[in-house]
Amino acid sequence: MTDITTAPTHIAAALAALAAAVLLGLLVHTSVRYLRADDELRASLRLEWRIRRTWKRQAPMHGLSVKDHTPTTAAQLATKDGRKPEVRELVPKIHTRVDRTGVTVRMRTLAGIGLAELQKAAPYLADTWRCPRISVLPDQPGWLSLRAVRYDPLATTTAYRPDGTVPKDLGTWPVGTDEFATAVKLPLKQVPGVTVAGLPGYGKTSLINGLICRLAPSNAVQFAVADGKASAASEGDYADTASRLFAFVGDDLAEANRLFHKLVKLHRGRYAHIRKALGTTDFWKVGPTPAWPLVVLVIDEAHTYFRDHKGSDPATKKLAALAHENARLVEHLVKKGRSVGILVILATQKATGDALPTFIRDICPVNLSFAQNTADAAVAALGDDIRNWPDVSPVSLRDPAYVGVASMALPGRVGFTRVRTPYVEPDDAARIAEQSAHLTCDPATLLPGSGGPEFVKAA
Ligand SMILES: Nc1ncnc2c1ncn2[C@@H]1O[C@H](COP(=O)(O)OP(=O)(O)OP(=O)(O)O)[C@@H](O)[C@H]1O
Repeated sequence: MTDITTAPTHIAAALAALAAAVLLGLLVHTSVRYLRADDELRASLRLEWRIRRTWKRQAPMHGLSVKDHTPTTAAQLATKDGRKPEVRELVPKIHTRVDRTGVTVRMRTLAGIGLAELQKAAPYLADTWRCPRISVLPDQPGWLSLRAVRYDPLATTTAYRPDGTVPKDLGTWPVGTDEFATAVKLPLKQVPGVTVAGLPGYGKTSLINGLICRLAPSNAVQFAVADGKASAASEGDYADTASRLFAFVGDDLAEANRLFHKLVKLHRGRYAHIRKALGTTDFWKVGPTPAWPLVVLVIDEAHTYFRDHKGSDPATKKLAALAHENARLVEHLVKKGRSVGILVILATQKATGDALPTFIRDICPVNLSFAQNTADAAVAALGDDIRNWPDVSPVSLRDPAYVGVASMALPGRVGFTRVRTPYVEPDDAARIAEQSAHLTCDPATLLPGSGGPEFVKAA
């Protein structure tokens, strides 16, 4: 029979043994995890411990705590008569997850401690935790996500070596990887226009060449390029892919005008025939086909074609009239081209209204920007909301380490994401263009009644 006077001692001993067993289990689990990890993961695990160990102390120092003046019922009962219950200091709860690059911390929001407060504290937390970078993202309602990296994964160059296979999905663009090393895709399906902005030499053209290389092996895509930096297809950034372009114009405004007119005519022709040819008035319901390909018009150094020319001499007046008309024609293509399978990609250094007319820029739903010099240029490229996300602003990308990194808004994600785009070697671009040159076809020749090229007739 158990002696009831010794029972509490036994229970306490059993509880202590249980607690010791749990602690031992945790210790073994942690040690095994650490020992089995590689060097990178071990370093991240040490960072995770540092964060967890110091959070309660550090959070209030960084303004991430609130004082709760309302005593809990238990505090009221425990407080002796005549004394006031102590004011409680609440620190947000955190959960951590570790990977080889760093630690993701999910933080519970508290009254008065939300996104703005965490964004403000982020650089100081980065110093405390000895991380080169911390970025803050909204998570589920009531939670924020904080990414603390030991080194910035975006500062490492990546490469894309196109293998010439036909992409399975022509409606998305695998544009690169974010700082969680997650693949990022941009939509092309149902998209009328994409803008790519950024300081010279930060990767705009390489990104577009990468897209051409991905799509070129498909005979359901045709490309036209207007490059404001070159005078002929044999020179400039698109010389390597020239054989895969059904049209190319350089910096000549009149030539560009002819190309834009031709494409507006293509839009009208397609519009007149689409229902009969595709059985629908929405190209993307059927998707690109060799007989009705997606037409990608790239306008690089777009400001060349649209900027205002001031002067009263006849030559300047002519240029001004051409630039004005070019803007109207491209507006037509962006406004009306999507449903018949025309996509316009506009690249420019600064997406301000003088370089890219706002009536074109503001109807392009996909916008990305490499480095920018000023907050105003970042706003012109990505919209006003980028002011609320200073840690991912293109202004913070002004560093040679970030050549090839662009900020963009992604469907389904709040705020903006920095994405490392892979570099495409010009030789690889040339190889793909050469292999797929036989697929090049002027889409106007595919319209019903135009005669059509041999390969479509034979198909
Ligand atoms: N994704 C990338 N990763 C690493 N380096 C890159 C990347 N893209 C471009 N670069 C480097 O930057 C150089 C300039 O790239 P690119 O011509 O694409 O820039 P740009 O923004 O189009 O410049 P510009 O406005 O002068 O045409 C390339 O020659 C290459 O060395």
